[in-house]
Amino acid sequence: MKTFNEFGLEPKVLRAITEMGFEESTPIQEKAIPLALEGKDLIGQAQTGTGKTAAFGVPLINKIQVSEDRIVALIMCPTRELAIQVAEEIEKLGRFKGIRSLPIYGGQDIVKQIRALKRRPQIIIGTPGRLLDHINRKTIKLDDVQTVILDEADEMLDMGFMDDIQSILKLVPETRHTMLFSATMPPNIQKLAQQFLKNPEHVSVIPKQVSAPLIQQFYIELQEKQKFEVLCRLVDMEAPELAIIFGRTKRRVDELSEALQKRGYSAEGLHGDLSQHQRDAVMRKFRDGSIDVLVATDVAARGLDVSGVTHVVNFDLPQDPESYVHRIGRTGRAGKEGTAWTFVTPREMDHLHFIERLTRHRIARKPMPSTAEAFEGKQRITAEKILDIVQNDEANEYKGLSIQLLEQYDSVALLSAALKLLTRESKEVNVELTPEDPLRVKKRRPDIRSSGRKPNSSSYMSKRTDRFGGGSGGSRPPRREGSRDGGWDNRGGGSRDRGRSYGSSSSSSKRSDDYVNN
Ligand SMILES: Nc1ncnc2c1ncn2[C@@H]1O[C@H](COP(=O)(O)OP(=O)(O)OP(=O)(O)O)[C@@H](O)[C@H]1O
Ligand SMILES: [Mg+2]
Repeated sequence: MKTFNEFGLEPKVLRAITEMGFEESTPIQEKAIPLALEGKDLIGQAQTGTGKTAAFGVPLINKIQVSEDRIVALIMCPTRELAIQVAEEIEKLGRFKGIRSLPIYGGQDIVKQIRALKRRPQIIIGTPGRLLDHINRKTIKLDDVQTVILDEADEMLDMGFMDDIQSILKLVPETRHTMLFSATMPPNIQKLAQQFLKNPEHVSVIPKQVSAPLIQQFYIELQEKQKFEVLCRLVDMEAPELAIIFGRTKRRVDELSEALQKRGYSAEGLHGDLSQHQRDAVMRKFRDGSIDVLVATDVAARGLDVSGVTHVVNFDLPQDPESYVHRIGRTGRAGKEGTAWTFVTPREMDHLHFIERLTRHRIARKPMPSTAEAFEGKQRITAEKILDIVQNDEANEYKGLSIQLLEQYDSVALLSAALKLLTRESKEVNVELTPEDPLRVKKRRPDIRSSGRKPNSSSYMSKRTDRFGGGSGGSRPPRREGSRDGGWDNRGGGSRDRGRSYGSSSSSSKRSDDYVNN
């Protein structure tokens, strides 16, 4: 891998990169940075957690003149949390150069944002809804924008932001430099690319498997009503440093986070119905480790980078393979390992196999953890904590009493009592969650784009004309209109698909759930 010195960057930008602790560039950075520095339009695809933010951030910061007092660059992101995070990384990269950037997203006081805009930021990082709001109020002008970046472009399309993005881009001069980035690139992205990019270069570093390689992937087959108990055992057994648990709906997330709290876990929920203040507070607590478990809807599936996330659990199966790839990609980032567990009810097994085929990765089956394994896991944590104290010699003031006790009692009995006291006892609180309908593959057609595709297209994660839906009734999850066309690839097994069709049709877009007031 190249070091950052080899890109011909300004010293102040290099210094920022060094301060951030980056030594070598990642594969996507190595490919994308030189092209972006030349001003080429790009479609950049690389696995989750491999540094796509800096792949566009570094050339952007390098290019902008500090003397500039207009908005010259615009980065669009699908969620508020991601806009905040990307803004932080851009801020770090531009620190020594003195570049001014500003996140603009829904839920934050608009008057405050208007005040911040008066400080003349050169880069705006925003979610489409709030950006349009500012554009309409004339508090943001895009006439001087030279660079546009769409992070998680495919998700923004999926959420129904196409019109908003179109309206925004119409206001940006045509001579602009445009780049799209995501770990997944379904075929409908091509339409967006054709419309908004000029002879884009496809920069893809996706090897055979789309999901990040450092993530161990498992699934557990269970009944819906067993999920919560199995989750508690799993968390006890695995003892994650930090974990993200994905639920299908907002109600699910609320119930699950409450249930975990009742059982004594330090968990909180994140979804689009919380106030921005609450969302910020939850993310802050998760990032600083004051809670260990974040329970979330897909609002946390894309782009979020929290170091220390060792585990992802799909408490409910995700709607589609892209969502699976992004959810599990919250762990196994920046060269670290991670583990992803997916709960699957028997009726959802087809859906799981579908995800396996499209991500070209076999997810290993695991039995449900036993109570004994859960108990062992909890003891192990206690023992590790004790050994840490021993190794760091941090318990000197307790030694006198220890010696006295050891003269009178058996050492094993004493240590066992100490372990018992320190081990988090499971609170036997009864917990009931509203069951979710199983997720089923609704309709499958043969792979209509399995032939005549460009040779490199196999590296793009894409879908057949599939619709995913749940059963009927109840409060159903938002659904994506499965009107994407195109295929996975010739080897993707499209023709082997069973042509069953299930369920009823529904076409509410994801936006109806988590992304209003974006
Ligand atoms: N060259 C590098 N060396 C070391 N760490 C890096 C490097 N580039 C980026 N990182 C770190 O890797 C982590 C993941 O980066 P980033 O969030 O940009 O990934 P991503 O590819 O955008 O993932 P996702 O698809 O989930 O959005 C971040 O913590 C980032 O600071
Ligand atoms: Mg990213």
